[in-house]
Amino acid sequence: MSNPQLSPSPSPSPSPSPSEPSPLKVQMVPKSVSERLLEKFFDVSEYDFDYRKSAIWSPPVRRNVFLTSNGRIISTEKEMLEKLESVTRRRRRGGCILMFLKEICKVITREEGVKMMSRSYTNLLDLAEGNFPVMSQPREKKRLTRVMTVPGVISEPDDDQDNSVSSDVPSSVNQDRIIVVANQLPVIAKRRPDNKGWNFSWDDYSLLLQLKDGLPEEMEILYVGSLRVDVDPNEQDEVSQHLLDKFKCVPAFLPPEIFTKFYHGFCKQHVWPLFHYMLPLSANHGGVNLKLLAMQQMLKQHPKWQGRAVLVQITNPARGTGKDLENTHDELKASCKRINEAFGQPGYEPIVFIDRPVSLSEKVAYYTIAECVVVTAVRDGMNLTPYEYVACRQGVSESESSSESNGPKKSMLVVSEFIGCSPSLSGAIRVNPWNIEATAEAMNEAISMVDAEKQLRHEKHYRYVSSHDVAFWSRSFFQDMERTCKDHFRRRCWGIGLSFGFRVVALDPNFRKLSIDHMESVYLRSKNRAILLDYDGTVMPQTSHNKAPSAEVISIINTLSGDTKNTVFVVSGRGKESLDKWFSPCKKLGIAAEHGYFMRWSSDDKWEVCGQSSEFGWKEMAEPVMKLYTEATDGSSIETKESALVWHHRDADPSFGSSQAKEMLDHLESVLANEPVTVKRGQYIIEVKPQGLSKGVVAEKIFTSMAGSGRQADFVLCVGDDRSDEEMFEIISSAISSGILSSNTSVFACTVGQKPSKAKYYLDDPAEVVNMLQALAEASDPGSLTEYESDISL
Ligand SMILES: O=P(O)(O)OC[C@H]1O[C@H](O[C@H]2O[C@H](CO)[C@@H](O)[C@H](O)[C@H]2O)[C@H](O)[C@@H](O)[C@@H]1O
Repeated sequence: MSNPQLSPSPSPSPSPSPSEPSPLKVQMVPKSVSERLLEKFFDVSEYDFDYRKSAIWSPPVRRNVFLTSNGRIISTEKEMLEKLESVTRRRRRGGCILMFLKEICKVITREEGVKMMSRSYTNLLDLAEGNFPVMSQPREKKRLTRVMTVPGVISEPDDDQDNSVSSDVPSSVNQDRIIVVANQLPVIAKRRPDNKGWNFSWDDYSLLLQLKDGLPEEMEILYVGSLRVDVDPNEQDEVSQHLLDKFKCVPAFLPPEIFTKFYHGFCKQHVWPLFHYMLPLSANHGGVNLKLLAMQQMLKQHPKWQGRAVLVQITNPARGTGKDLENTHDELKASCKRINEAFGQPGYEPIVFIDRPVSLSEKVAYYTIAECVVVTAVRDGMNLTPYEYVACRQGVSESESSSESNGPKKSMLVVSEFIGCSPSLSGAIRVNPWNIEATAEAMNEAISMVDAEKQLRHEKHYRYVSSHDVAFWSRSFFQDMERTCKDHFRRRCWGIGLSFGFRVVALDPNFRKLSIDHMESVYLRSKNRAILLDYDGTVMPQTSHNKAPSAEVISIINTLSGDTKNTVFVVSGRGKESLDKWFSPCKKLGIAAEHGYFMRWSSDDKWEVCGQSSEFGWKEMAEPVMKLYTEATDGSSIETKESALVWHHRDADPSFGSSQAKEMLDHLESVLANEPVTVKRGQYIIEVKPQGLSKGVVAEKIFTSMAGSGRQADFVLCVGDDRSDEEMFEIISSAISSGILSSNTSVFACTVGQKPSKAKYYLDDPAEVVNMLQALAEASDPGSLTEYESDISL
């Protein structure tokens, strides 16, 4: 099958033959993305459609177009006409343009891989651009484009109004706007009592509504989402317009069956479990059975609570559906029954199971009297229950705060370590909910705690909850977004990699290839040069099996370091023994090994040990974790360095190794959270090293020492390929502002490979790095080399 081909036509568009219907010129329709595609592929400069009069087509095609449709090639304009007419017959009134464009898009999509834009998507773009009706023009009100109506072909554009924005759009639409797209709009819809139309009001409890408290006052907020009610298609235009005018809301009308598929199907059964690494069943099994079992265990272990402790389990009605959920629900009921039968007494049931919808006020009432809240979810996004509970307990008046005493405000939380809010609640007792005994003990500890302790914990919780509200979240989200987008339009985006490895990277427009000629001329003019070279991936290809430097590299580095104007350092994560052995011929070379844990200024100098870190007890915690992953990941291994532990997965299966590495990084970070170490990713490695060790610190030491001895660097060349090298690049600007480098210093920070980097320059690979160094070596002064050194230099 051939691809669509375009070839210029020698003649202008032909007139219709007498047997063909004569064209009727009608209004221009606004250009949608599909139309722009049409233009692009057909070179159409005007449309001669009459879509109201069953689409008579005057061939606007100025080129011969060859399309493949249903396996057939349409090669002539006549065939095109027939195609259009057949399309039109399938839908006599309206929509023919859309249908036709859809056909074309389908063809283009199949053949060219061009994605067909959905209407919702283009409408969203329109909204972002401000293309929606303006309230201050009531008489010229334009119809709001529907985001979605009924399934099937959308019969637009079928009226006289286009949806384009005219040039006289009032300035109000040029203000900053944020579009909040959510499942449900923050409005409550109620049918009018006379059944004629709808009444709408804000849903004051909706978090979406509260978001605005954190956003700048002048920011316009537009909400896009569905309504909780089914609006008849005949009413949708009016409702859309009303919601936009009065509430700045754009409804997406989802027919119930689509809503069910999207929400209960795609969202709850696929996306949610996928993002939470769970099977749907295990998640629900959300907010419950583990907790009941823990309660049972607590009553058994601590009989003093029998007859006194009550667990009120509010189970929100499941948002999903299906047999699995029904079974889970039955299982929960059975557990409650079993526990109540085992420990219940006349007038006392240890479990109160509430599985009906509970109103907010009822929930608040329960929170207010609860001594403790237990959240044992094994995964969640952001469970707000603990926050709501703390806020309710703060609101309790002193006389209500305890049935036993009129003490101060208190709250106790037992929370799963796996839930999103767990790290933020420092006064909570954290548990692994799968460990039923530990959860039972935590529950006992929580309710047995002395009041003073409960009060202290409550104060901590409340301080956090009251300062980290929805407004705080939206403000920080907005700030992050602004920061991220700041340079967005300046940056160039590139697609790199293939298939699952495909990524889009944004590069600064100033990021460019290092010009060796330019650098060489600056090199020749300078007097005090600092040259900092990473090893692996920079002068040594990552793919090389023999990791020792070649004779060529040794010779170049030897020549560079032999020039008295130069201070040359190899700055590497590698251990000192190998670097010492490999670079033994380079007597004047400085070496920073293990990211600067060891430093030596020349082979005559002693190794200096970085003073900050002499405590390595953490290795005993990190090593077992690494061993666990090594056993589970074929091809991986552990490297023990004097200051660090490294887990290598270069020889493991690439995708498994990389996902294990991510998992291990998280694992190590949590295990070592209180240790003076950092856990970093490198090229196929996860490395744990002491805090304060970095190549950035090494660079700073070198620049400081040079400046201190009256030889402030006027030329800096810093080359590296890895994340650890970014720390060197980063330190350069602060070195200039702190004065250890001068603003006149010529800086050549260069990364290896085109990728986002703090470096301004790149070279493509280690071979180019070596060529560049060779050029500098040739421009160097060999005068100071010893006889032996001169012999081995090129
Ligand atoms: O700072 P560098 O010179 O880039 O060194 C960083 C790490 O180098 C070594 O690991 C690298 O080489 C391994 C092969 O020898 C390779 O398997 C791994 O993927 C590379 O990252 C060294 O073993 C690490 O300790 C260094 O941190």
